[in-house]
Amino acid sequence: MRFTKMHGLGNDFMVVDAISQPFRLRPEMIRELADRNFGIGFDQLLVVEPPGLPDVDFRYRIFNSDGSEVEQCGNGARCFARFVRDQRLTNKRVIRVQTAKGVIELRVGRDGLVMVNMGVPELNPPAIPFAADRRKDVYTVEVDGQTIELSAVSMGNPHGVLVVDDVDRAPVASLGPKLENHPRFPARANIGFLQIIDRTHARLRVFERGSGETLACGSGACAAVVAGCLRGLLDSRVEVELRGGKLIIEWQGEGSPVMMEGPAASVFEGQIRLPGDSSGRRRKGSRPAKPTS
Ligand SMILES: N[C@@H](CCC[C@H](N)C(=O)O)C(=O)O
Repeated sequence: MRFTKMHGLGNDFMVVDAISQPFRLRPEMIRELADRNFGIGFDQLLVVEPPGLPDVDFRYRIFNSDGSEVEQCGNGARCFARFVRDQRLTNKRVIRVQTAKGVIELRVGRDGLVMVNMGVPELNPPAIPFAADRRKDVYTVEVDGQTIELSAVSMGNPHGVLVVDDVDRAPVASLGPKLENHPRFPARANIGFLQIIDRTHARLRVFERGSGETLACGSGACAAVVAGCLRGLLDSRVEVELRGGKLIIEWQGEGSPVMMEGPAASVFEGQIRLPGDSSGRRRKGSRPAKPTS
């Protein structure tokens, strides 16, 4: 199986063209491939498929490094756009792609930056999903006897956003997994720690559902700007600084889509032999899915 290793601000991906080659991976295989010591290593696997709807160019599927399939990935969307053009699967600059949550539109600029229309954020608790009796801009959640304030937003995928004084000192590693798996988020959630610098600048770290802390999370940056706007802390256009670099996020308010602009990079191309691959020379019982180039 041929693949491309890509990243969007250090949030890294294995990207597979499943249009010109067969693709079938079980969750345990994805976990092995995602392993940074024994596999290729990535935060998410992106699989490019033919579209299943009219007026759409492609379908793409997203899998976290724990093997779970998810609905949305902002950095992945930008890498997907670059991938389909680099692989000559399309020469369009405006690409419509179907994800597990709906259709999104991407625009590849001449400067190489990709602008993604990430859709209208969902704030209705059951649709996020988040357990609450009514919609609020800030909820309180109990964790180990501590009361945490957070906003809950779906960008197609669920996010909890906490406002902190300093992202460098935020309890991302300790609180992140507890909130990711909190019973109020029945489908788990990505947890963002947002520091407001001023009304147009913010810093963000995200503990991602199914992948742990990543260097950047595009949908997390969108959710954080939505949360910051709803709380009256941010303007409609914000530069969000993540550990891996910066994104520009724009949101004109309720009912409008969130626009995200940022880079996408290819790192290398490779090929792996999978178990059951007839060209494989793997010994029975040896570890599967090793890179061959
Ligand atoms: N890194 C992504 C988000 C990937 C999916 C996420 N971990 C989830 O489970 O929803 C991004 O850039 O948005």
